[in-house]
Amino acid sequence: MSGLFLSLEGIDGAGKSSHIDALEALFRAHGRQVVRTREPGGTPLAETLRSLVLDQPMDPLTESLLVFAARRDHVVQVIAPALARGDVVLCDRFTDATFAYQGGGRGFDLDVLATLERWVQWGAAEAEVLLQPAITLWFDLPAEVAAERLAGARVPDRFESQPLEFFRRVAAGYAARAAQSDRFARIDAGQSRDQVWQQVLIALHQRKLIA
Ligand SMILES: Nc1ncnc2c1ncn2[C@@H]1O[C@H](COP(=O)(O)OP(=O)(O)O)[C@@H](O)[C@H]1O
Ligand SMILES: Cc1cn([C@H]2C[C@H](O)[C@@H](COP(=O)(O)OP(=O)(O)O)O2)c(=O)[nH]c1=O
Repeated sequence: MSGLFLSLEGIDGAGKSSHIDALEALFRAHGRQVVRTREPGGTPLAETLRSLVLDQPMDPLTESLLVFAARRDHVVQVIAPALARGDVVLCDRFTDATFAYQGGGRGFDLDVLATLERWVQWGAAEAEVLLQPAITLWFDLPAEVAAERLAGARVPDRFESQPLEFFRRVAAGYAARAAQSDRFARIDAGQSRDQVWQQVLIALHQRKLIA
């Protein structure tokens, strides 16, 4: 069986994490091995880089280089081997988050990000192919609603403590990226948890990723 790379994306508080357990259970019920992981992170080195990115002040190029360095280690050590084994990789954020947060949120140069994306992902799992998720579940939610959901829910990190305007730009960054590729399945994350989950199931059925 061939591997399946699935990513979850959306602004902080959109509700991604609330559905990862159920997604893992769903694929396991279909007899698949599942590797559940996240970015930045997923390896010891990448988790160390994650804590720097989430805690230390730095300029947008440094931030972009660190998330792509973490991604390279993650892809080489975890994602590519899992896909080669035929596993399902459930990844909480991938490169679309860099385009949305560093590109949209920070206003960093999208051409530089696209160059780093090629360096890190080109040929990483399959020769002459840019490694990307087969499907990206994009939890789309207005920044105001996400902020209300997050208020008091957890201690904010360097991104979560950004003003609403930052998350409006991140949301616009996701929308722009999604407009460029049909691997995005837009999920209206403003609905109830049950309704959101139903949309996830429909997206997976439509793409024939589950029976
Ligand atoms: N559909 C929903 N309706 C209302 N609240 C939700 C919904 N989905 C998640 N939440 C709540 O919103 C907050 C953020 O959800 P979470 O899954 O942690 O988001 P993310 O992982 O995208 O940052 C949590 O407190 C969660 O319980
Ligand atoms: C993958 C990635 C994440 N981020 C940010 C988005 C999030 O605010 C933060 C961590 O993501 P996340 O794991 O969703 O945070 P949490 O565990 O608090 O739900 O890193 C970037 O800025 N660029 C990236 O490339």
